[in-house]
Parts: sequence; structure tokens; C-alpha cells
Amino acid sequence: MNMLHITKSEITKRYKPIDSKAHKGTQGHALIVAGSYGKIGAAVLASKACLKSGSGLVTAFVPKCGYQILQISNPEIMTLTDVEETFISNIDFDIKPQAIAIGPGLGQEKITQNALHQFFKSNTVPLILDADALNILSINKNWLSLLQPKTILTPHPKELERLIGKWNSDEEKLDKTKAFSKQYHVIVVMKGAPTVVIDGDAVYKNSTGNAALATAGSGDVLTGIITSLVAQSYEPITAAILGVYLHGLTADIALPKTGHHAFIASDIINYLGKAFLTIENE
Ligand SMILES: NC(=O)C1=CN([C@@H]2O[C@H](COP(=O)(O)OP(=O)(O)OC[C@H]3O[C@@H](n4cnc5c(N)ncnc54)[C@H](OP(=O)(O)O)[C@@H]3O)[C@@H](O)[C@H]2O)[C@@H](O)CC1
Ligand SMILES: Nc1ncnc2c1ncn2[C@@H]1O[C@H](COP(=O)(O)OP(=O)(O)O)[C@@H](O)[C@H]1O
Ligand SMILES: [Mg+2]
Repeated sequence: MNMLHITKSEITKRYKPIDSKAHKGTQGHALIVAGSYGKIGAAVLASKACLKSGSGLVTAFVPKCGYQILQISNPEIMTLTDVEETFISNIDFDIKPQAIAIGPGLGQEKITQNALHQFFKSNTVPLILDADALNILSINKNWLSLLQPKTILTPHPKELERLIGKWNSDEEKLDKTKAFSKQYHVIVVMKGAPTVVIDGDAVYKNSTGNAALATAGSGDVLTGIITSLVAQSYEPITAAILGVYLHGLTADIALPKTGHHAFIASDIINYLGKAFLTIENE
């Protein structure tokens, strides 16, 4: 099988140090479309992880109820709001991002579903889809053909099942995901222990991470990291591989200090600096 283990040396080959002449305008602008009433935290985590992974500019697009939460929790992040108070109804913005994430904490209101449909019909910006964006696609499978090639999907096992149906073995899961990836020309980050990235017949198995990551918001943070790397002009497959590796590495570095129990999604963000340094020094 065409399976590559994502080890330190594979990451070193792919990692690009930041240019000394870089400025915020060259470091990529990422847009995070996320959150609904009660789940604005998902937008906070994804956008903060995005900023802490090196994007020069990050904008969060949230329902109105998320405005103050975002601005106070993340002063470095710009915030755009939907016209609706508690959920997203129309993905409309006047910025030119290099990568867009949609899904964490979004909810599945019918109006939010329609907003996604309209957006998919016209969008040409590299896209990362997670959580409710995936759930919405699962109940509207004909919209999958609207996605640009190399769109990144980051399902956990339940979200994957909603997209591709049930499987009876790991082998069948892999085969069905490969077929799905080929049919829609998308990259699938099959989250789990370990996480496996699928791009058609190419399979990349991650080597970092531990059970400390089994905590709320952990996937929202991964979405922010991968989106940041795409905005910084990594190829989508490289962003997916590097993002998953860094995400796991934060937990591996933190574990001796925090233990499994007390490690939370914000700690992934806190340890991103150490994870990047580990890669740079390899
Ligand atoms: N602070 C916030 O604002 C947060 C907001 N969040 C947002 O909430 C929304 C709902 O997202 P969600 O993932 O909690 O719900 P859902 O899709 O029904 O999946 C849950 C079911 O999936 C399964 N399952 C999951 N992982 C699995 C695994 N590794 N291995 C096996 N099974 C696994 C498991 O199924 P079970 O085993 O119970 O059958 C579980 O019950 C979404 O928008 C998200 O972004 C969250 O990110 C949290 C922080
Ligand atoms: N036991 C584990 N070992 C390694 N990684 C794990 C483990 N449990 C969870 N993870 C990782 O944590 C993340 C969980 O994502 P997700 O279920 O979407 O969380 P949330 O929706 O709460 O943000 C995934 O990246 C997954 O690979
Ligand atoms: Mg999730």
C-alpha cells in the first residue's frame, strides 16, 4: 500500500522557515467561519490556533452574539459578524483571505445550510471544512461536487461515517475514504489515534499525539492550525500533514508537564510555539 509514515524527517523536508523579510501582509490572511449561540468557543479556539500557527492576519466570521466574545478573548483577531444574532445565515465578507475554514460550532440550521450552499457555488479560495460543515454536506451530498479540488475535510470517526457510511473493518474504512477522496478530489484528514491523511491513493499516517488530545475543542484547534498553514501558502496536502503533526506534537511535549487529565484544547495552542521550535531545531 502507498502509505507514508509522517516522521520528523518527513516534516523537516516540508517545513518552510519564516523569511526574515516577512510582514503580516506576506504571512497570509485566514478567515474562520464558525460558531453559533453556545458554541462561540469553537470559533475562539480555531481562530486563536490559526493566529498562533503563523498567519499574518486572522478574521473570524461569527453570528452577532459572538462579536464581543471574540474581540475580548482575542484582541489580535479581527471579527466580522453575520446579520443574524445566534447562527450564520449568509457568508459574505469584504476581505481577500488566502484560506477559509468553515464549520467548528456552526450548527445545522436550515438557513446556515443554505448559506453554505450559496458559498460553495461561488467560492474559489482554498477551503478547510470541519464539524457542522461536514455534517451539512452529509445531509446534502450533492453539494460535495461543488467543492474545489484539494479542499481539506477533517472528520472525526462519526463525521466520517455520516459522509461515507458505515464500515466493518479498518481496511474497509480506508478503502471507502480513498474512494470518496478520489470521487470528489478532496483531501480527507481521518482524525483518530492515529490520524491518517488521505489524498486519493496516497495515505499518510501521523506519528505524534496521545490521549491528552481527547478533550473538547481539540479538533477545532486542528482546523485553525491547518487553515493557517494553507493561508501561508503551503500546498493543502502539506498543510494537512504538517498541521496534524504539530497538533500531536503539542500534546507529546506537554504530557510530562500537564499529564493527560488537565490538558485542554487551549493547551494545544499554548504549546504551539514549542512544537514549531522542535521542528525548526531538527
Ligand atoms: N467549546 C465549543 O464551542 C465546542 C464546540 N464543539 C462543536 O460542537 C459541535 C458538535 O460536535 P461533536 O463532535 O461534539 O458532535 P458529533 O458530531 O455528534 O460527534 C460526537 C460523537 O462522535 C463520536 N466520536 C467523536 N470522536 C470519536 C472518536 N475519536 N472515535 C469514535 N467516535 C467518536 C462519538 O460517538 P459515540 O461513540 O458516542 O457513538 C460522539 O458521541 C461541532 O460543531 C463542534 O465543532 C466541539 O468541538 C466541542 C467544543
Ligand atoms: N486518544 C487520542 N490519541 C491521539 N489523538 C486523539 C485522541 N483522541 C482525540 N484525538 C485527536 O483530537 C482531535 C479531536 O477532534 P474532534 O473530535 O473534532 O474534537 P472537537 O470537535 O471537540 O474539537 C482529533 O485531532 C483527534 O485525532
Ligand atoms: Mg470536531
